[in-house]
Amino acid sequence: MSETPVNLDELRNRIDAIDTEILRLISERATCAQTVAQVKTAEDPHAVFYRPEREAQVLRRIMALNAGPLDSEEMARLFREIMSACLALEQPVKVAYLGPEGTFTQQAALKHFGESAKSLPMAAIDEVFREVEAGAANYGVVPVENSTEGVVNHTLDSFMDSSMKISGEVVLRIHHHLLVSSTTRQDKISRIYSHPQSFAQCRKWLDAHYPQAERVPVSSNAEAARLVKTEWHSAAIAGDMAAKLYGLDKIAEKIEDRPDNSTRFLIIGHESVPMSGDDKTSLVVAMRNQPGALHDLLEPFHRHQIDLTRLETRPSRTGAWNYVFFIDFKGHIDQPVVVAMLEEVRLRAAEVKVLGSYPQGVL
Ligand SMILES: O=C(O)C(=O)C[C@]1(C(=O)O)C=C[C@@H](O)C=C1
Repeated sequence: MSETPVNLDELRNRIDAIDTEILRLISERATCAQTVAQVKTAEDPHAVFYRPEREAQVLRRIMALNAGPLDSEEMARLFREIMSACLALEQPVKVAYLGPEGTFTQQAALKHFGESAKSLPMAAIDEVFREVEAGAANYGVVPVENSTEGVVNHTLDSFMDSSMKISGEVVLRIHHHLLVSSTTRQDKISRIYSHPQSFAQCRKWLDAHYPQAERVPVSSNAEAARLVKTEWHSAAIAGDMAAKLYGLDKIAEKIEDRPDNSTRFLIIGHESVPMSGDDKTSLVVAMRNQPGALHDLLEPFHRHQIDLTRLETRPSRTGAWNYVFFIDFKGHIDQPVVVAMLEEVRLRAAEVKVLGSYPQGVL
């Protein structure tokens, strides 16, 4: 082993040499990805370049191999960006998300696809679905549930009417901050803007610190941040992306009432995703209104020892059945045990729609 250099010049020379090597290796990797693209195109002229199951495997492997000193999530984030750049060389990916710019959904899109994907803000969840359905974007990102506030009904409803498949999930820790502009009189804050969900997630903190301020609900956190730019007596509750986008200062950080506050987002697209080795499946099941319907539906999951991770009920809008259940479980539809279980569920339900099998969120 070479001796550890001790002076700054020597250390910097060593870093330069390491960077040269990293540069060479990243370029070699990128060239390899270009060849992968040629192989995919030769096999199928309509080849799909983005492969979520492979990306999940690459990131999991890096996390398992990592021995520090950087922590595994940090290391995986670096590889996330390398893969994002490699994929952009194969085919630039367009991702529609629930906007405007600066929302947590944009942050989730970046976390999942990396900085090299082109992200397109949409004004509403059903617009994200439409954009992907029409082919104007390759993939979409929509919020589906928050650990404090529960399910995002618009997203579940959009799935009922859509042929879109779920190709991935991202879980984001949600940190809210109280933001002001450089002209805000901090001792005179009389109005606070935010999205209703964010108000709900910071309720106790607001009651304790700003009981008198008017709480004004707006369509997104980013919109709240935009409004504050021009009002000297107002503040906004929003996240880091919105703060950065509008150049606001954080006067209180991480003001969410629950420290584990997180939101789960789904990635939607046209393709089915092969097994990654650690997958989840989402279903919509319509049941007839009869006693014991829910028990009948869940019994095959229990018998086949399939791990349910979420069960949501939504009122049916067709009138044909009374219950519609959204079910997430661990496993992939290509696994024999899942095939067997689903066959039984189909016999008991009025309708079963598989929304997709996809890798469990890695980062
Ligand atoms: O393995 C592939 O199919 C690739 O295209 C390579 C690669 C990568 O950079 O590792 C790039 C994009 C895909 O989404 C998955 C992986």
